[in-house]
Amino acid sequence: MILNNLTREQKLAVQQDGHVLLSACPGSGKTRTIIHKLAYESSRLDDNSKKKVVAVTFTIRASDEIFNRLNRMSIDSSRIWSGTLHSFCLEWILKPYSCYLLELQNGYTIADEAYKISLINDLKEKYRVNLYIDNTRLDRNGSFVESDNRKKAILNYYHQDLKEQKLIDFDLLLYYSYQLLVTYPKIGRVLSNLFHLICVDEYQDTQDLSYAIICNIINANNGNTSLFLAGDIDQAIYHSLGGVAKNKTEIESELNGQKIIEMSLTGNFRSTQRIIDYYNSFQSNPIPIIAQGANANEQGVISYNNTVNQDELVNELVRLIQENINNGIAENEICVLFPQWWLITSITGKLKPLLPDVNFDASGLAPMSKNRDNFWYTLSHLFLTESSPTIYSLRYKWAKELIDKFHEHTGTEFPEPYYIERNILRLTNSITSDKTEVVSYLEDCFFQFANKLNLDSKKYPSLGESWKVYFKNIKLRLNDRSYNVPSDIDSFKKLYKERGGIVINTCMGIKGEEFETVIAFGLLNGYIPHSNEASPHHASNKMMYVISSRAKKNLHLISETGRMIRDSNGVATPVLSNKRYTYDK
Ligand SMILES: Nc1ncnc2c1ncn2[C@@H]1O[C@H](COP(=O)(O)OP(=O)(O)OP(=O)(O)O)[C@@H](O)[C@H]1O
Repeated sequence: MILNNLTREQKLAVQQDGHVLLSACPGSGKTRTIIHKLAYESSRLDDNSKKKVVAVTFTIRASDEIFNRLNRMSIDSSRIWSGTLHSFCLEWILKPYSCYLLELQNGYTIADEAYKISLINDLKEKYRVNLYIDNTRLDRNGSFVESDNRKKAILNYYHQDLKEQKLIDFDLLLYYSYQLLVTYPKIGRVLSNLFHLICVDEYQDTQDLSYAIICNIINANNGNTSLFLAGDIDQAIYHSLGGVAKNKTEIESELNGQKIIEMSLTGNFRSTQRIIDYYNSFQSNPIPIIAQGANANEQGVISYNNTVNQDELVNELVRLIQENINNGIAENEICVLFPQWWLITSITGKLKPLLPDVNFDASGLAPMSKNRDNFWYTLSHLFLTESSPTIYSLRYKWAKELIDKFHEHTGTEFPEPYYIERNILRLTNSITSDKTEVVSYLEDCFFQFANKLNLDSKKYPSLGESWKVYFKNIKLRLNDRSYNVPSDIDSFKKLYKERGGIVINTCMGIKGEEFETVIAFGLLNGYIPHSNEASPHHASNKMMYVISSRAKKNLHLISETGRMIRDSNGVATPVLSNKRYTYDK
């Protein structure tokens, strides 16, 4: 039953025992195979064991999507854990074992990306350093990967500041997790006994430390846990941010010589042949890909605009969106992409009044601290989304996370009857507030929730602390002009709405997803490739490959004029301006 609707190759990959390295082109069904593998392996778990299967995804959106798809397949997801590698490390390594590390023994809080950027900017200002610093990654020895000494000096101050405030960023989170695994091999053995299978989607963008962490667990019991890596080397767009697509030999070496079976999938079930032929030339080794989906022979539209001025860009986006909607494309099948995150919220803000009847989904950029560890952050999801059958699994998962977090924070359980997910959902669904601003709305809902459950901050001081951190972060972002987010609750809820509108995101943020229509702007040298890329030509090809291969039918590319990039007038991405293609008008 679970294997119905899979091709022969996909079935073989799902049923293959041992470690598997599944590489295949875009749209060939890698994610679909992973989802079926999770369902298949979890259905084979012994009812009496506590074993789980794990999916490590690149984005939180991708992990949520796995639950949505399992829900649609009516699969019991209670034995499936899915999340990013950072959430994996936090939940399974740091939380249970941080007391073993001197650096974390006195407690720690996670500093998210926004906090990291603001702290580094403050330090740059303080020490009068005008350099672009974003690489805070650490290697397996805990040294900065960054080689520029001037940048390293600022990074040292940055770490000092984090230490004084008992904060750790995402890179330290990975490093400390690895340290714990190496210093206390028992942790790896416990985890390996717990996890029957670890699947990693988009493995080509995994950083070295992540391979080290995952393989340490796999090696702990000599392959008791199976590893399933799925990805596509041509879609490796994280190189400048530390991603490495290791090959079979390198992975086997990480696995202490255990064998990994290479498998592949053929064909593309997503796009028209025309779209595939368009992006084929961006492959490192252009092998033909055959369209096998229902839309294989459709014409669709492939357009390229390199004349629109950035002052007119919003109007051009509105025109394209309207044209697609008029042609019958559903809102949630349209995606607007920009290579960098900073312009997205302001573009969304400008598009909304011009398209008042259209819904937007900018949930990937919601102005909340992406701190999944925070109890109130998880609770806010329940108050910012509406109960509906299509996201029941996801809301159930949040309710479960909430119950677990309460236990971690307080060492006790919620009072009866709220130790059951369903009752938490019933309670949160019944709580309403007439406040119109997001901060007061959430405060009101949280107070009602806390009253109902008798959550007294004197009794549970750590809940009080995380309340303060949560609201401090929201206020920080609401006041930050670069986010440009509305603070009224209706607009805010829209940001969190289940995928019900046009998706506006970055190229990284929608990895692995697909849309009938993709509209990508900002295709300019300096963004694609980014100015710090070591091999700009390859990096641009890969990014264009990823962007174009998200489209099922229509692809609108834009290199707007008049945008200043690092003090000079932006020009179109060379791999695009040099490409010979007869675009539609
Ligand atoms: N056997 C199949 N029958 C019908 N549709 C399929 C089949 N396999 C995959 N698809 C569909 O093709 C589309 C692409 O699949 P999926 O997202 O799993 O590909 P992918 O290889 O992960 O792509 P990417 O590398 O671009 O992320 C999805 O809509 C999926 O449901």
